[in-house]
Amino acid sequence: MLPFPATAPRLGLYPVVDSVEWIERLLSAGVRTIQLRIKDRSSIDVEPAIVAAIALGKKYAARLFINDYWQLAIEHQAYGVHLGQEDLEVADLQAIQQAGLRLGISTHDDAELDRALALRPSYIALGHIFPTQTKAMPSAPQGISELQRHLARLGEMPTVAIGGISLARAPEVLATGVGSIAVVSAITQAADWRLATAELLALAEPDQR
Ligand SMILES: Cc1ncc(COP(=O)(O)OP(=O)(O)O)c(N)n1
Ligand SMILES: Cc1nc(C(=O)O)sc1CCOP(=O)(O)O
Ligand SMILES: [Mg+2]
Repeated sequence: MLPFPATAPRLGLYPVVDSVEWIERLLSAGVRTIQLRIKDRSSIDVEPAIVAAIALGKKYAARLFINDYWQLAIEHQAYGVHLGQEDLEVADLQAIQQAGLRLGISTHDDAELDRALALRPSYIALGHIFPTQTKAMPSAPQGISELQRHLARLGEMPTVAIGGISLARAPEVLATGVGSIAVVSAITQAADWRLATAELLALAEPDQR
């Protein structure tokens, strides 16, 4: 399989959010890697949000990944798509690649990592690092040492850590050398989302500030 198009070697802070309102807020706050993750809605329902999010991504020259809805991402020329292991069973990977979209893939153990690497994606996500309230997970948290072990075999592949990453835990995750931290609740449930975003950006993208 040919490789998917490259993304940035280090994706930095990567908020994962469920609305166009959050996309706009965070892009205007300086975020440059972001995901629209709307779950369990029909394609017809979700299409306007996907179109608006992609337009905002282009306006801010951001790396906007669409979770799950890969056909709409192709149709509206998103920067990229994020797929999990179950999504890989049904997605047309060749169509995503031929349309020039970047591909990120979730992994949770060695077997999933083997499968993801064989597909030569644009980045690989490693989760969940810590317990999370945001999504019911069938496996146990991997923790920092498993994250380190996985990173050791990933070489130049861009990497993303996800799951339970709070502002307090971000430094130990970033100390592993992972290229990006993906967060939901650390921003969307923060008492002050602007402050949380600014602090996470400063930790994850110190050279940009
Ligand atoms: C950056 C990032 N990593 C992992 C996921 C999880 O994707 P998936 O396993 O497909 O689960 P859903 O998000 O679709 O519930 C992600 N979305 N983003
Ligand atoms: C959507 C998602 N995927 C995960 C994975 O491990 O694949 S963990 C997760 C939720 C992350 O939310 P929070 O930052 O609030 O813990
Ligand atoms: Mg998915």
